[in-house]
Amino acid sequence: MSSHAQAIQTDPSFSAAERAAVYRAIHTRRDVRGQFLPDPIPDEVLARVLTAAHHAPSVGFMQPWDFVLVRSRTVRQQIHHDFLAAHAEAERMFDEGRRTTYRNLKLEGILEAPLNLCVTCDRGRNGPVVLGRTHMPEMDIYSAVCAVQNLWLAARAEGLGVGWVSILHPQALREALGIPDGIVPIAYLCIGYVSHFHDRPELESAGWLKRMPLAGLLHFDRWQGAADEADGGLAAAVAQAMPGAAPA
Ligand SMILES: Cc1cc2c(cc1C)N(C[C@H](O)[C@H](O)[C@H](O)COP(=O)(O)O)c1[nH]c(=O)[nH]c(=O)c1N2
Repeated sequence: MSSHAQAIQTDPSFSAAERAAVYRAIHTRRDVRGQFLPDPIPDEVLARVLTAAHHAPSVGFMQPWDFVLVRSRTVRQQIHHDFLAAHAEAERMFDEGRRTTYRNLKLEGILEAPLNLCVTCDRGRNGPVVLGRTHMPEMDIYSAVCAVQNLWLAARAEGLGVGWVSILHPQALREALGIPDGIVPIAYLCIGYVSHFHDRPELESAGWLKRMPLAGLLHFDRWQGAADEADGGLAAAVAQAMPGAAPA
């Protein structure tokens, strides 16, 4: 056996229950802002969720992320203060019709959640030339976002809510958390156990936007490409697919 021999997964399939669990995590994950409980997150649970994040795909296996765990109330108060400033600025960017709706949306749980977490991206990690990033330099950022998504789904499976707060000046975040140059804040997350998860995105319930029909977002071969008969079958299947329904 060469030193590069690959171990293999001998059973590539998931059982129906395993598939159902994966789809359930995906379809019941929510952005949580207002239902946090103060209960602390046990270290072993947090360790599992962070490990899930760390096992995300990354360009060239670059693993550009770091995780800043923010437990200090003083630091969270600073971030909350920064949020309020950005929130007030944001409000003025919407037209008058939406401004009141925007103002009344709950868009963060910085002080209520027992833990805040900043996922960052080290743009220089593993040297200046990274496999797969040679022509699309932003791929390191996208990799860090994959870590966020893994974390979000694992958290849901653990019964933990996660809320992403992006109404923040990156520089304010950088200063509040002492993030060095060359490291980019990607996601500021509020994490904790919750009283409940909403069924639907809160922005949908609030009438802000609706989930778009997936069938209308499919393109065949080219952007303007027309569906042929085989594609029509997929479009029909997609239109009928129920979120959360696991294949038998
Ligand atoms: C990159 C990014 C950034 C943000 C978000 C998400 C993502 C992906 N979302 C959450 C967003 O509103 C939410 O995901 C959608 O409304 C869909 O709802 P569910 O996540 O399915 O509950 C979000 N929510 C919020 O209340 N304040 C925020 O600042 C942000 N920022």
